[in-house]
Amino acid sequence: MLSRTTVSALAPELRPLVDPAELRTRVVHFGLGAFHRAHQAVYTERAAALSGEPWGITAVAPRSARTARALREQDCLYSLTERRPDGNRCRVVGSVVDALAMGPDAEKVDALLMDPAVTVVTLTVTEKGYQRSPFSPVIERLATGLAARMRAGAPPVSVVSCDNMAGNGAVLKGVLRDFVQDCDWPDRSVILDRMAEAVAFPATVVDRIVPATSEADRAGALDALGLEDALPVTGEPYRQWVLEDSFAGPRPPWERDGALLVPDVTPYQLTKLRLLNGSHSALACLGMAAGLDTIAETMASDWGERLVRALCAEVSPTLPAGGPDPLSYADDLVVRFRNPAMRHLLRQIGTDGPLKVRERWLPALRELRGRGADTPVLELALAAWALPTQEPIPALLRSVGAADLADDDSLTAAVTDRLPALRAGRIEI
Ligand SMILES: NC(=O)c1ccc[n+]([C@@H]2O[C@H](COP(=O)([O-])OP(=O)(O)OC[C@H]3O[C@@H](n4cnc5c(N)ncnc54)[C@H](O)[C@@H]3O)[C@@H](O)[C@H]2O)c1
Ligand SMILES: O=P(O)(O)OC[C@@H](O)[C@@H](O)[C@H](O)[C@H](O)CO
Repeated sequence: MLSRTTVSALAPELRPLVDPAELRTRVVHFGLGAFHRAHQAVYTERAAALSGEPWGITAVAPRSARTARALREQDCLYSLTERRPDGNRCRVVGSVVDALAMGPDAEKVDALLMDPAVTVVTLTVTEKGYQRSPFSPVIERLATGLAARMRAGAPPVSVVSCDNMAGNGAVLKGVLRDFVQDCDWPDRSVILDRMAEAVAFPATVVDRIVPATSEADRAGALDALGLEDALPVTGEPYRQWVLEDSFAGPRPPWERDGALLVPDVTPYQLTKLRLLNGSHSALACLGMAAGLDTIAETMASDWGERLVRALCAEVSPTLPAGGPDPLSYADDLVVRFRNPAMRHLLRQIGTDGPLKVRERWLPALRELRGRGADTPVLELALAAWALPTQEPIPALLRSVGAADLADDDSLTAAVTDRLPALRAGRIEI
């Protein structure tokens, strides 16, 4: 089994870039999913290796004590396999130094959130992790820990949402403040004032396609390492991290590993959400309607690439200036989505449809309709999303909080008109 002892016998190219024994917990991460392990943990590892600063991560599993235990059993080491069209590259990542289960280990989590050495908290808890009614347990734990930190007068901290949402920093700040406002702590207004001064919520754009780990991935890791790894991750070679340069205190020098620190992430955020995630969700809905399984398979159909390019062209006029060039972005997407080494399941991307559609399609659709522009590709995507629900389009749009679009008769008629062809398995772009 993978461990600090067994890893030292691996070939040098398979070993971590850092010795975890030399790291300290300076980052607390909520959400011990695949994405964190293939993205922020990788940037943090390289930042520590290149700077010599001991930036280690304690990862907190919000729901699964089993995941935290499994990671601890292998000394928090795990492998990352880059799936390249020309072959796989596997190596062990060493930046996670401890793993906790949020419920059972709540005291330890709170102690870390108060620790002056911890100056960064990151999150990958899906859109659901930010919900208000009721408040998600992650929000409760984080607010409680931050309040204790404020009471203790510990140094400022930056809390960084790494989930796919527009304005993710502001969303997180808003929900945490609402939680504090709603609770019965007698000192809640003092806490809110201190948080306003001592807690920063930089917005971020995170990008790397990381499919859920499969049994085949576990077997692949065993093959590459000669050691069992219960928690391997796989991902595409591409990765990007754009962060708002508004941290409240020390942070890992992620820019040493290529992260961009910018005054405003909005153009990058909207480009990514509307072009990449928007196309991803459209490919997922239409691909499933056509009986396909993966993104690469859907891209190999005679309409996959056309769908991506047409959606990007339709939505690009809504993007603010200052972000990536939409045409080259679409070219890159086609290459990334076509990667035959990746097995990204359409049904994984299709989960939590209502939450994703709200972020990925509706803001652009609203903006385009407001300008009187045609929106045939978004209409087709909406029809494919609606197909399995069998709900009338206006009702479906209302259920995702888009009453304005539900009242747009020409839109709902256009979407409804697309349904018969889809039912017959025809994708007409
Ligand atoms: N996988 C990717 O390609 C990718 C790329 C960019 C961004 N992201 C972001 O990262 C998030 C996590 O993706 P992943 O691939 O790690 O998924 P995952 O399923 O491997 O992990 C999801 C994590 O979110 C937590 N979670 C789920 N529901 C929750 C809830 N209701 N409250 C609190 N925590 C909850 C889980 O406990 C787990 O730690 C995505 O939702 C997305 O916002 C993922
Ligand atoms: O991770 P989700 O479930 O929010 O969305 C599925 C994909 O669209 C997403 O994970 C992309 O792969 C990712 O955003 C690429 O950076």
